[in-house]
Order: sequence, then structure tokens, then C-alpha cells
Amino acid sequence: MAALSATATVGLSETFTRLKEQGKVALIPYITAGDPDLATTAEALKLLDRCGSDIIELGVPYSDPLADGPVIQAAASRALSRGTNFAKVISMLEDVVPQLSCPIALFTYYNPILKRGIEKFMATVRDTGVHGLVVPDVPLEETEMLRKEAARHNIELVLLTTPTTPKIRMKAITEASEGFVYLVSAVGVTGARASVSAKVQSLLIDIKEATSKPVAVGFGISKPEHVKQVAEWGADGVIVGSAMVRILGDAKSPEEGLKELEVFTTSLKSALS
Ligand SMILES: O=P(O)(O)OC[C@@H](O)[C@@H](O)c1c[nH]c2ccccc12
Repeated sequence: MAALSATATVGLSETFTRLKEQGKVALIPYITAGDPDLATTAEALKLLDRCGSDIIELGVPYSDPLADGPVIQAAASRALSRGTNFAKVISMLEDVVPQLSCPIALFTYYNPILKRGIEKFMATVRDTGVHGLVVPDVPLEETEMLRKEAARHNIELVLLTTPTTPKIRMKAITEASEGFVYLVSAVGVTGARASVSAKVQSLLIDIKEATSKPVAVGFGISKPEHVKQVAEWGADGVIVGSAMVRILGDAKSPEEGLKELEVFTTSLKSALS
């Protein structure tokens, strides 16, 4: 099955190439695996795919999510308290990825990778048909090993740059990043914000001077008007996490959460068309 899924969907950079040809901007939701449970996560992935997501970021819940705000931290602890672990996320993905038309970028902190061993981790992830990997807390100096193993297993390792990243370092990050460059729009942790910082516009100009690779913007984006604004500023993709995670976490039942997720995702998708 993995072989089929590996060919069934194209990778991250190919997805951006196709969207660019169509003059479209990628909608990239993030959800935490196992919140409220893995069965709902499986349904949510299929639903997000059906609603026109172009790439889906799936977070592996971790006990010390230092870059996450309260919404995603709470989702991670709910998922962990239900017994969600890496092995269970992988077996869910083995079943679900072949049913998706959009690629998955697995989102994990560095520690779970080190625990398994980088090579074993990459091989396991690749066998599920997952195309991308985002590791927010690995320092650039240590990404060399990660990048080598990711490339060896045909996984696109996405690196992140922030509003306070010095230009030289930003250039090194855009050079090394595969799939797309993740532009973190705001300083601090993840979480919906009232508006998107206008600084994103100049940051996008700087990054696009440094690289022709696609750039997706994340952090704080939670409304159709945010999505529209970031697309107008020239982003190739827009990432929405906490607002999606909150919908699933606040719902009275998984069914209700999935229904609201569909409405919300559809509203974001129409803001991009
Ligand atoms: O939640 P927000 O503000 O919409 O931002 C996206 C973010 O959730 C997702 O990309 C992500 C989840 N955990 C992270 C940790 C670091 C950087 C990014 C992330």
C-alpha cells in the first residue's frame, strides 16, 4: 500500500509548482494527531483533503511543545493522555494516506526523532507515503544530518525562518529548506491573532529576493480575511493551525467538530479562490 500512496500523491514542491501554474495559493491546515482521538484525526484528514487543502501538516503530540501556544499545547496533552504515540500515528497514516489526494507534512519536535534514531525515523515516515517533515526546534547547525537522511528517504525537510532571523541566516535557511520555506509571521508561539503583522509583507519581499522556492506563511492566521491578505502580499501558501485545532478541541462531539471544521476550511478555501 505504501508504494501506491508514494506514487498517488505528489510531494510538497511539486504541489507548489502545480498551484503556481494555476495562479493559486496553497491552503495548508495543521491539526494535532490524536485530538480528540486518532479515528477523528483520520476523518479530519480526509475532510480537509476534500475541502481543498493543498498540503496538510499533521502534528505528532509531544510533552514539551515549547513553540506552541495554549491551544496546541492543550491538544497535545489531550492526545497524549489518550495514549497517542508515534507508532499509533504511523499506523493511522498507513491506512489514511493512500486515501488522500494532497500530501502530508509530518510535524514533530526533534526529540521523538532522536529517540528513534534519525535513519529509522525517516524510513518509517517515508513508508507511510508522507512527503514532508517540519521540525521546529532543530537548530540550523544540526539540520545537516537531518537533511541528509530526509533526502536519502525522499522526504522534503521544511525549515522555518522568523521575523527576527538575521538576513544571512535567513538565506542559509532558504537554501537548505526543501518543499517550501516556512515563514513564521510573528514572534512568540503559535496561536490565533486578531490580525497578521504588516511586517509579513516586507519579510516576503526579502525572502523572495533570496530564493525562488515557495514560501508559506504561518502563525496567527485564523480568518478568511487574514488568508486573503497574506495571499495578496505574495505568499505561495498559508498555514492555519490553532484555529483548526480549537474547533476540534472545543466541539461537544467529534462529529460536531468535523462539521465545524468543514465549514471553517471551506470559508478559508473560498478566500483563496
Ligand atoms: O497555530 P497557528 O498560529 O495558526 O500557526 C500554525 C502552527 O500551528 C503550525 O504550523 C505549528 C504547530 N506547531 C508549531 C510549532 C512551531 C512552528 C509552527 C507550528
